[in-house]
Amino acid sequence: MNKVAANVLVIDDDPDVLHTARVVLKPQFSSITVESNPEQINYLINHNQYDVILLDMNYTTGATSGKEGLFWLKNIITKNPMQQVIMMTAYGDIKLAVEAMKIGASDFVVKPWENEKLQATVYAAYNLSQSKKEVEELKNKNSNLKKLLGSTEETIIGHSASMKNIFSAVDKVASTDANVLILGDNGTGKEMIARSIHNRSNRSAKVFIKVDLGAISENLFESELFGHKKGAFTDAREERIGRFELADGGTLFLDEIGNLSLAMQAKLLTAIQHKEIVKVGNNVTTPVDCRIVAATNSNLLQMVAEGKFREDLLYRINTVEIHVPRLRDRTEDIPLLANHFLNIYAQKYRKPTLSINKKAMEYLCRHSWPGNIRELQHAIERAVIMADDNILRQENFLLSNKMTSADSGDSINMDKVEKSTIEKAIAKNKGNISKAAKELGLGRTTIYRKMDKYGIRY
Ligand SMILES: Nc1ncnc2c1ncn2[C@@H]1O[C@H](COP(=O)(O)OP(=O)(O)OP(=O)(O)O)[C@@H](O)[C@H]1O
Repeated sequence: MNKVAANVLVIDDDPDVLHTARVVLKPQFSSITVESNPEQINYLINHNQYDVILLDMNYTTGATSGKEGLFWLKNIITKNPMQQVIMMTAYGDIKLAVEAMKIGASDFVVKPWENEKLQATVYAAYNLSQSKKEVEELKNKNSNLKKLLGSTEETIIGHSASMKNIFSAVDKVASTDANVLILGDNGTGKEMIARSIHNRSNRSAKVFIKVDLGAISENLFESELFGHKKGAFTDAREERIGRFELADGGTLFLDEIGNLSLAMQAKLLTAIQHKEIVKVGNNVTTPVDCRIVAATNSNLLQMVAEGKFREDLLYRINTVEIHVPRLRDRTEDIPLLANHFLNIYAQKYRKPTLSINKKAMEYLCRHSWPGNIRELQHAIERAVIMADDNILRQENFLLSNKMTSADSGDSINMDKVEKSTIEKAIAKNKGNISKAAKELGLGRTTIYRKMDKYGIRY
């Protein structure tokens, strides 16, 4: 293994231990400092930065309680909570080691150690310190970017009564730490509302982390959400920090929560309930402080009745519920949204004088918008790109579903229309599902779920 540029500090009152540690670690790590007097710890950590500290448990002759080690550990962790400290314990002192891990030690080695084990433990702690540093840097970058971009936060457009209710709910709930469940069809703006709650909350300087639960496979779920230790399973070559830990201090947005299997729901519930996670391959719990905002297009109450969704999880996540209506149920917002997207894309594609004529606007208001606002956004973008002159007319909008809002009451009919719209889009795009999804304003997961629902095979 190549030598890594790491600063390691070893503290032990036994000169033999210090000598051996130096000899064992020197080939692998660029700088090894040894110290026999723990009273020097404060001076050393105030004047140097160590990637890993190896700390003995007892210093006074004859002492075996480990109290001194725990005292110095607390002292180090209080000054720098990110510091990686490995405790050196005598054989049989597992209880003490556990206590040390609770205080914040990253690992422990039993004395007398096996050389390879010592090298591997220091190396793992070094890797962890690097990834924690990266996460901190990313969080700082994110928060700086947010400050820079704060003024350009996407505006939620809408003046319908239902949107006004949503704005008022967002205002009331944002500053609390209550968990929020956002319900609505695909493309109605659930993620936008989740971001708005975060941006208006006391957590706004911290991160907003999104997890698309519909896209996570059963076997990667735990590692994705809670992280894993190096070597926890075959592909776990490095330690990984999960989304819960990444969102610490901020907001965790759990999208498509209705798509979780019962087994995954149980694991998620434990983490939300106890506000702590256990990494895969580890038995130590890590506290996490993140506000949960979840979203789904599924009817969770019905899923509870059918035994497909845990009732206790539903009550954990739905302290406050926000229902986002379909676009066809708030047609008065369509002209506002259409002009909003027209402004954005007219600027982007340098066609500033474009406008939508009256007939075309009426046509847009009659369309059933199965892909909701995302579909409208894409329809406007496409029309702007294809426009030949300054006016967007009805024929500029290639809407594959010609149903008017007057027909939209019948959900069986709606299903038929949706099925045929998806089939047509797939056929038009010669079986390319991604392109069909894009055209309809749907995500890939969503189109596959709908294909499954309507038995569309390609
Ligand atoms: N009220 C709104 N005003 C302006 N833009 C909106 C509004 N609602 C949604 N959008 C835009 O529509 C697109 C889809 O919104 P979003 O991703 O928030 O929907 P969603 O309900 O989370 O979708 P999905 O269920 O497919 O994940 C985004 O580009 C978003 O910016």
